[in-house]
Amino acid sequence: MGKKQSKEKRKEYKRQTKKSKRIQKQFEKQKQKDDNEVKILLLGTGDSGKSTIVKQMQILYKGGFEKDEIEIYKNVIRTNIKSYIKTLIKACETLNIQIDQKNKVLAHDFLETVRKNSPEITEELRENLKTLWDDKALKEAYVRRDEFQLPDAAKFFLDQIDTIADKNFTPKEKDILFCRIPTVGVKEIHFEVNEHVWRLIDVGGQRSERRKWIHQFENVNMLIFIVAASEYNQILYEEQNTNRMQESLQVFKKYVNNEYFKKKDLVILLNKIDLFKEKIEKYPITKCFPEYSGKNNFEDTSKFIKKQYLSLVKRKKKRKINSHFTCSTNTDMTKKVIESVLNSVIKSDINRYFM
Ligand SMILES: Nc1nc2c(ncn2[C@@H]2O[C@H](COP(=O)(O)OP(=O)(O)OP(=O)(O)O)[C@@H](O)[C@H]2O)c(=O)[nH]1
Ligand SMILES: [Mg+2]
Repeated sequence: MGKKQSKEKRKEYKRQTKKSKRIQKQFEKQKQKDDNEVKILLLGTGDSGKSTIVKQMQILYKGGFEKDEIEIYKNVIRTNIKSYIKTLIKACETLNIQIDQKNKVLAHDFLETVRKNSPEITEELRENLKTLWDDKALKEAYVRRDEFQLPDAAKFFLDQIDTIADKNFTPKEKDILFCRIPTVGVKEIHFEVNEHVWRLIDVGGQRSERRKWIHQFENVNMLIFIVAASEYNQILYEEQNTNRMQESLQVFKKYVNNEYFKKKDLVILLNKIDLFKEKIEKYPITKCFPEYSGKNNFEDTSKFIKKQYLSLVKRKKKRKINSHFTCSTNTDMTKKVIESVLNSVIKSDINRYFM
């Protein structure tokens, strides 16, 4: 009886030892995984390009987009081109730009009858979209788009109405990069580069979304703040009296100096540099910075804008700050910038990030 009991005990002991070894192994595995994981938080006001960076990561490190995602983008693109034309017709009315006499009834009917949220494009609708986009008045309104709200990508899509209306239309990567779906809540992407798992957290940048940001502040290893450099002469979508870049500067000041990030490395991405270059010679930055007295060229204005952001960072000497000019719809350029950002994390003694 005694022998039997001690045999049972030994068996039980072995079982327990095996179990605890297994748990220990699992724990070590998890710890190793956590130690190799770097959390990067993307912040910036709405429309600055945060989700476009995440899409680029999906293209570069995750093999692109799934079928069902592509289907969603297809429907959004088809719905959007109709809303762009509606916005342009309404802008012609408010800016007092005369639509060609022969297209007036068509424009009026378009506003009245075309359904807002449907991706369907019939033959007739396709012809009407093309006729209206060809109208000089809508083109003139497009040139004056900084006076109302029209997404940056409108022309990119309106210039390919035939392709988009085709029943076999499948968006290409470039179409998906240009397709805007404002982020609601939080999106996260994990990818592996240089033996580390990177967790990139994307949040919604519009005012109503910003109160959700705080839930993402724990254990952030690096903060990337994105600015749409081209928005210096645009008004805020959420409030018609506020300049977009002034809003971005305020948000930047508030968050980069927040308790959670005050010692963290910071990367500033001055994005939409393609659009910035296009408009800088035509529209002075004094609209946003009345005190600016320098030349109206890319070199001087981009330097000035960068300085405005940097001047708002407190305890500059205690943290590493990098900035880059980017065009996040350009895959090659984004790859270079992101890899340089990731390398800088690794080089600057990875252990520091887990203290
Ligand atoms: N031309 C150009 N367009 C860009 C660039 N970066 C982003 N865009 C476009 O700008 C629009 C907004 O980009 P998003 O990435 O959705 O912006 P976001 O910061 O995620 O916006 P929220 O989710 O509202 O906070 C999309 O249509 C993009 O294609 C750029 O560098 N150049
Ligand atoms: Mg987004």
